[in-house]
Amino acid sequence: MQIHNLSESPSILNTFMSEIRDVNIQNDRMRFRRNIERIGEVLCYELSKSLHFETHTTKTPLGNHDTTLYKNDIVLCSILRAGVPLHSGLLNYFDSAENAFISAYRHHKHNPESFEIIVEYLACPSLEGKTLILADPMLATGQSMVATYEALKPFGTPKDIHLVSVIGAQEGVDFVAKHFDTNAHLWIADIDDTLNEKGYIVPGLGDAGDLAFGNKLQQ
Ligand SMILES: O=P(O)(O)OC[C@H]1O[C@H](OP(=O)(O)OP(=O)(O)O)[C@H](O)[C@@H]1O
Ligand SMILES: O=c1cc[nH]c(=O)[nH]1
Ligand SMILES: [Mg+2]
Repeated sequence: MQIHNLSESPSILNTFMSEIRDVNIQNDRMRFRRNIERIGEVLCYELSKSLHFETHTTKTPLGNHDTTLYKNDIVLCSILRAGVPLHSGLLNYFDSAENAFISAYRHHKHNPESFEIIVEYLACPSLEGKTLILADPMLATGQSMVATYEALKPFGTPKDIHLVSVIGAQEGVDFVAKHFDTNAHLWIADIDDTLNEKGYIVPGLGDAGDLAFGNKLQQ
C-alpha cells in the first residue's frame, strides 16, 4: 500500500487538524463537522493528482483551450456514522461520483476493552472496473476498514482503491497495509503513535462520531 501522510508537508491542513484535536474547540459540533469536511476536501485534492487524466478541449467564447480531465468512474464509500462529514468533503469535489454507505460499528460484547466490528447496513453500486474510495476519519485498529472491504467484495473488483482517513494509529495503518494490495493508496492527514487499552488513538481526538453527532447509548 502506498501511504501518503499529508502531515509530512505543513500546510493549511494543520489548522483544521489542530482544531479537531483541541479540547477547547472540538466541542463546537458544527465546526468539528465542517473541519472534517474541509480535511476531506484537501485529501480529495491530493488524491485527485493520482487519477487517470485525458486531454479535453474546452470551447471558450474566444477560442479553444486544451486541458486534461480525470476519467475515473468514482465510487465513494463511507463508513457510518463518523464518515458522513468526510464523505461530504469528498463529494464536494467529485461532483458525479456514485456513492456507497456501510455501517460498521464497534460492539462491546463483554467489557469496554474488547469489541467486534458489526457490519449491518450496506448500499452499494457495482464496483467493477471503478475507482473505489473508502472513507473513514479514524483508522484506529484498522478493523472497520478491513471489515468494510470484505463486505464490498461481492459488488465487483475495483480497478483501483484509495483509503481516505483523517487520523490513524501506526498499528491500524500497518494492519490495513497487510490486507490491501500494494497498489492501493492511503491518503491520511496524520498518523499518531499509539492506541490505548480501549482501542482509541492517542493523542488522537477522542470519539469522532460523538463529536460530530453527539453521544450514543451502547446497544
Ligand atoms: O479502526 P477501528 O478500530 O475499526 O476504529 C475506527 C472506527 O471507529 C469509529 O467508529 P465507531 O465504532 O466509533 O462508530 P461511530 O462512527 O458510529 O461513532 C470510526 O469512525 C471508525 O469507523
Ligand atoms: O480514537 C478513536 C478510535 C476509534 N474511533 C474514534 O472515533 N476515535
Ligand atoms: Mg464513534
